[in-house]
Amino acid sequence: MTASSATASSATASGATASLTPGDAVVRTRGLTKRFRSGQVAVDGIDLEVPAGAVYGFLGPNGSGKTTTIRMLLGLISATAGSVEMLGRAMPEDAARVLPRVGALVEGPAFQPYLSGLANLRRLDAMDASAAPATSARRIDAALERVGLGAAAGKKYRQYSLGMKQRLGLAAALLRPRDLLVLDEPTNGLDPQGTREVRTLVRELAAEGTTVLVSSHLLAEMEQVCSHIGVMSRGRLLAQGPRASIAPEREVVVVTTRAEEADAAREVLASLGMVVSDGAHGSGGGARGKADGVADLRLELGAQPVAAIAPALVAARLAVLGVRTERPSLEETFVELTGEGFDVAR
Ligand SMILES: Nc1ncnc2c1ncn2[C@@H]1O[C@H](COP(=O)(O)OP(=O)(O)OP(=O)(O)O)[C@@H](O)[C@H]1O
Repeated sequence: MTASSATASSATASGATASLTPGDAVVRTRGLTKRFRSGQVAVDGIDLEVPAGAVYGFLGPNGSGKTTTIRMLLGLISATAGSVEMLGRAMPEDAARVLPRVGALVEGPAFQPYLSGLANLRRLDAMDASAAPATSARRIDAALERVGLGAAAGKKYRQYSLGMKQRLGLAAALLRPRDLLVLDEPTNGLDPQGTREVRTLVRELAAEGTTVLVSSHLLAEMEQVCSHIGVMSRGRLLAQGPRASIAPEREVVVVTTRAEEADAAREVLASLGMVVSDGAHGSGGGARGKADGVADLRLELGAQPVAAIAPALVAARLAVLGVRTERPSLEETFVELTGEGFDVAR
């Protein structure tokens, strides 16, 4: 994947601002649809809402339609149906006013292989009529430093590793202050350290007031930084909203008993009003490892505290081998939402 900085050649950022306050949608689509010539509906009538100030994790497996959506948002491909509004303006009609305020990391040929990273950024910045030439060198240096490419700035693009290319794409998106950053799989090709750096960068940018729309097929990677989440599957937006509403931080209690006492323990716990859950996560409500002679009972507590569990079981002369709490991961929540794993759909 290479990257392009979505900038428009005309219009200045100043005077283009349709004023947005926190809570307003920075990106809003209605019925956004893409049907490719092959007949495949890659994006199927989605209503995306990215509130101002959010870090919006646009999550879904490979092939679920994230990149196609992002390309439509930025006007890189046309929509088959539906509408797009960015920064309060219609896209692609108002692209010349909107895109200078949007930094983007998306697939597309933007970099010259025989130029260095530094020279590529100089070229991109010079092509951007809304960027001030007087501050170019300073802005380019700052962007390169920010993505950790300072030392490799002089190396030719074709000699960059995939991770370095990703970093250069990020630097291109950061050449100027932006109101919105759209990052398509920014951690592709990055090692764990690079991935952590991208997360930190996203956090910093959000703290500075930039709204970030970031796509990823790796749930665990991005869930930590997202304030909002949209879950894509097979071209549809299955759920979106504040992270806590999509993946509530509910806890499940796992009680380990002797396998032969599991049924009796379940009855005791049920009599306290607790619900033994049935298979949404991990080993479900059943017994784990009968071979080990132990069973895991997964509970939703109801009105009772965790502390009520052990005394009740002990009073019934049942052994308590362990009590622990677990929080379902976003991946488990996704499986619940879709009824399927987080694999390539088609
Ligand atoms: N130009 C195209 N012509 C036909 N089909 C396409 C085209 N581009 C994408 N598709 C198909 O549309 C579907 C969605 O692809 P898209 O790239 O949007 O998914 P994605 O969620 O971004 O996946 P990834 O995480 O791999 O980037 C896929 O089935 C893909 O094969």
